[in-house]
Amino acid sequence: MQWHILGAGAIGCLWAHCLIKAKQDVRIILRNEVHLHTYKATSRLHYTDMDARKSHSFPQAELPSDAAPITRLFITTKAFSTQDAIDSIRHRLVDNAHIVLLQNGMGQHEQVCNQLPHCHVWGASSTDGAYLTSPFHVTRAGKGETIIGLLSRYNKLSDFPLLLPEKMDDLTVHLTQNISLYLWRKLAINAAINPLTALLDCRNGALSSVPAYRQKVSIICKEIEAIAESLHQPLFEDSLEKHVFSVAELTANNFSSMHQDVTHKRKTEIDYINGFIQAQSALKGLDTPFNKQLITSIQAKPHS
Ligand SMILES: NC(=O)C1=CN([C@@H]2O[C@H](COP(=O)(O)OP(=O)(O)OC[C@H]3O[C@@H](n4cnc5c(N)ncnc54)[C@H](OP(=O)(O)O)[C@@H]3O)[C@@H](O)[C@H]2O)C=CC1
Ligand SMILES: CC(C)(CO)C(=O)C(=O)O
Repeated sequence: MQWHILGAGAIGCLWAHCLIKAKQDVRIILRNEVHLHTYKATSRLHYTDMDARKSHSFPQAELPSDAAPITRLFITTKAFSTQDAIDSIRHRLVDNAHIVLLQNGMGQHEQVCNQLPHCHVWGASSTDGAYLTSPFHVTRAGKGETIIGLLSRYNKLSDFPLLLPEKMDDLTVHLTQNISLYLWRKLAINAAINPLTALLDCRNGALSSVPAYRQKVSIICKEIEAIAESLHQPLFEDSLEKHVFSVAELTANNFSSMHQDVTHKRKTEIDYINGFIQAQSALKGLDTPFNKQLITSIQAKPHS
């Protein structure tokens, strides 16, 4: 089976490597000639697993402007790059192409479904952890799972199988009929942990261990729960706050992705995390002042 991967960062390289190890034909689509030239110096991905074992794989690399058709595509850019990424390869998508959005945040999914009604658009939510040490050198930081489900409104999961390999070393993947639930759960947890850790300049664990930070978690969780309820969107059977504290404790030593983005003066995914929640609350006429304050404070951070 042939797979294209657009967004050769940490998650894109992780998936490219694991798909190749599962004997799939993988092509990474690189932004421009400069990136292609860098890749072609060795034409290999370097992977370091959780036990510091190193291995390589050799996906082919392409430019967005190439002509070869795309039938199965993973988008692994940050959420805010989705539109540009799709625009760059739109001409190559065949009818009934499968597109998997493997990203945090929400808002981009609906955009892509609306723009590409002739494709099957899938959402994916992952608790894996990976980072790049340099271009095309990916290190595994945490082993979680990835849940994938069809988003395109008019199709049924069974009618259009994605045909992922049954077994992929190092990746745990499940299909679901209700991907919205998992996307919302991840969104809600990220909306609490990410901006708070970035603004308080702390590791995830401090949100649970410092009483003053716990209070802030409670406030944002209550706002998110109110919005989810107004949308009839289930979250967890028990409170969101309990799950946020649990993730904060399980990842206590991590700096969240937004903390890292702010520290390195990179653009954050705030518009697709808390920004998505704010847009939903505006639609429902709800007031979410703390969420708004978090957005404004993160947006005020300098970035390139
Ligand atoms: N890393 C992790 O552990 C996890 C990440 N996620 C989510 O997965 C998504 C990807 O994250 P991550 O891999 O860390 O992000 P990265 O920033 O490492 O990777 C994104 C990649 O996409 C590339 N890119 C962006 N726009 C284009 C374009 N138009 N054409 C070609 N390439 C493009 C970027 O290139 P360039 O550098 O040139 O901009 C970069 O290499 C995010 O939504 C993140 O929140 C979810 C769970 C865990
Ligand atoms: C779950 C959490 C908060 C782990 O750090 C994360 O997904 C992130 O940092 O983006």
